[in-house]
Amino acid sequence: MEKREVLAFDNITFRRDGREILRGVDWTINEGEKWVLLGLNGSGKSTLLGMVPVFTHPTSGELRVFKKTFGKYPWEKIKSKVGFVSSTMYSFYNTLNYYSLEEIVISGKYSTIGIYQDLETEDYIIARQLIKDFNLEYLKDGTFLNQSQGEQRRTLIARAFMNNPELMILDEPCASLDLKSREYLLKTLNDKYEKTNKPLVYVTHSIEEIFPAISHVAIMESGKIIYKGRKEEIISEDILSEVYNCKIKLNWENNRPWSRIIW
Ligand SMILES: Nc1ncnc2c1ncn2[C@@H]1O[C@H](COP(=O)(O)OP(=O)(O)OP(=O)(O)O)[C@@H](O)[C@H]1O
Repeated sequence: MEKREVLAFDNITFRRDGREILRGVDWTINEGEKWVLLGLNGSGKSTLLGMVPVFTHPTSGELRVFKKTFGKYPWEKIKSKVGFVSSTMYSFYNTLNYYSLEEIVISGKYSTIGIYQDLETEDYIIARQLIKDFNLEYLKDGTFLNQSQGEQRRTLIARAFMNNPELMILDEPCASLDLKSREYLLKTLNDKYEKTNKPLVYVTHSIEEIFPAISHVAIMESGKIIYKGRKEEIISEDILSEVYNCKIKLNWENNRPWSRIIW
């Protein structure tokens, strides 16, 4: 049976100030696939994924989401079906400062902030469940401004799930999370993605964040995807040692890889 395409980058390039930041990216994500995107600092991961919510436009190539081509379809309709959390959204996050946890999570229903018409009892039930799922209940009386960076990150991820998006993109969700919060978030995401056919794109620098429900891995280097495929094929000592240009040892435990550098 042919898989349904959800997100496709076809020969995408991005040039800025005379520099080629993306150099012909080809990558397709199908229904049911949960991808991790790895890559060195500055390889172009955030630039590439930021094209989905239109933080940047491709210089050339074709971007398709739900089989609709960017530039040939009203993109607001697409954006409302995509959950996106990235630290590149600082200016938006500042607008949340004086809202409560529940207000922020529930605002994810319309991907807006400060609009609360058309909310139903069911919405509050969903928001409260997400607050529970992401272990945020202890923050219910405070505002976003008073949350730590890691707590803000988890609040935004809970918000992104509020409208049950068809595609979720999480750009370094575990950045600034302590060890226990990281493991809790990974477990929550694993529980969610083990049970759904909805696709995920998860950007990280840490091999051990490749939780069991992740099915595929792509690796970016200098503006290109240099490896992509099922995680068991891509997460190998040979490939990682080549990409990071050092000797890497891997250990798989309960379908999760752990890595260390051999000096
Ligand atoms: N709008 C822009 N103008 C100029 N340069 C840019 C712009 N956006 C990104 N870059 C440059 O493009 C390159 C890729 O950046 P990007 O943030 O996409 O990398 P990344 O793989 O997400 O990195 P990291 O792992 O550090 O988050 C970097 O060298 C960055 O400085």
